Amino acid sequence: MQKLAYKLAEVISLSLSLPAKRLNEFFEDQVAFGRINHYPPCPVPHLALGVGRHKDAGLFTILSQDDTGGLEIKRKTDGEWIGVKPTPDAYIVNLGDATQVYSNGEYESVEHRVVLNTERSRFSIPFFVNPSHSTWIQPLEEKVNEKNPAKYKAYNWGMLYTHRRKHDPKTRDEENLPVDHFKA
Ligand SMILES: O=C(O)CCC(=O)C(=O)O
Ligand SMILES: [Fe+2]
Repeated sequence: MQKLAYKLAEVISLSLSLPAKRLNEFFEDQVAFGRINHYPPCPVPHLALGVGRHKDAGLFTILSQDDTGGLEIKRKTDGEWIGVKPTPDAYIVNLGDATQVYSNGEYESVEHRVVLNTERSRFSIPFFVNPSHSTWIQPLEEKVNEKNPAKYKAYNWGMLYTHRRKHDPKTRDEENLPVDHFKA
């Protein structure tokens, strides 16, 4: 998983016209971690969400899900929630806020949520690729110039992370979309 994370970071860097290893320095001593989510069936799925709408805060998340389905992403053009169809033997990669900030808004983190199923339970395993705790996250100098000034102020990952850990992910809502708090 670690190897895949470094590979993906390289691909993201290259796609931003940056040197392949440009993003690696930010998560060299990172505390990437995996989690196993279990969503039991719910008789009234329109009254509850498995995970409320949120964006992942780190660089990106490599997500494995079973064939139940339920993950939805918000389409930017019209604000519609779109189901992500489970594809066997494939990972989903969600970009997080840190990549949005490093790229100075060239990439945007994806807003997502999980809806529940009436009959089937669901398992998912996200692997969060997060920056090192001491890292300050700010637009990369290559992405900032006179015409395109920094869109975000620098913030410390460790401080943000500790703050976010105090919030129950199930209650994440608009106030908890952290990158908006750091707009320049
Ligand atoms: O279960 C999923 O598909 C997504 C879970 C998620 O968004 C998260 O844990 O941050
Ligand atoms: Fe998430």
